[in-house]
Amino acid sequence: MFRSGAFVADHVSPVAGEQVQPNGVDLTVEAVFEQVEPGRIGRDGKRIGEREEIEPSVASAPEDTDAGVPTFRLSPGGYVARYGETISIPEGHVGYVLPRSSLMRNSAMLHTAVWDAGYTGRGEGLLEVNHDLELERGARIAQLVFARADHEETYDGSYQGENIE
Ligand SMILES: O=c1ccn([C@H]2C[C@H](O)[C@@H](COP(=O)(O)OP(=O)(O)OP(=O)(O)O)O2)c(=O)[nH]1
Repeated sequence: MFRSGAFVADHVSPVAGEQVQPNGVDLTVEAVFEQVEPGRIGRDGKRIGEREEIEPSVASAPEDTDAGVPTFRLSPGGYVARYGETISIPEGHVGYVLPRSSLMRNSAMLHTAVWDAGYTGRGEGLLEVNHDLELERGARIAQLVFARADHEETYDGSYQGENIE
C-alpha cells in the first residue's frame, strides 16, 4: 500500500506546502552533472566516473520570462540530476521516484532506481535529454512515493548520507 503525501513529507527536507501531493512529494533539481570519465560496475564494487557540474546561466534581459532565475540549458545527452531535498526512507518502507510527465512531453526522461529502507541522502537520477531543454534550478522534476515493504536489514551502502551539507 502506498502512503499519503503528508506521510512522505515527514521524511523529506526541506519541503514546501506546494510540493506535497495527494500520494507523494515533488522533488526539485538542485544540480546537474555531466559524466566526463568512464565508470565501472564490477562483480564486487563499483567506481563512479568523474563528472563536471553544469553551471546554470541567469538571463538578465527584462523581456526574458526567466530573468534572474538560474537555468540549466541542456543540449541532448545524458546528465545526472541531483535533487534539492534530503530524503530518509523509514523502516518498513521502500521509495520510488517517478518522473514528472512534463519532462516526457518535452522529450526528456528521468531514470531512477529503488530507494532502500534506512537510506538518507540527497539522491540523484539520470536525466535523458532528447531535445534542447531549459530547466530552472529548483523546478519540480519528479515525485517521490513510499510503499510499505518488508525487509531484513536497512541500507548501509556507500551512498548512505550522500550530498548532505
Ligand atoms: O534513483 C535512485 C534510486 C536510489 N537512490 C539512492 C537510494 C538508494 O537506497 C541508494 C542506493 O541505491 P542502490 O541500492 O540501487 O545502489 P547500488 O548501486 O546497489 O549501491 P550499493 O552498492 O550502495 O547498494 O541510492 C538514488 O539516489 N536514486
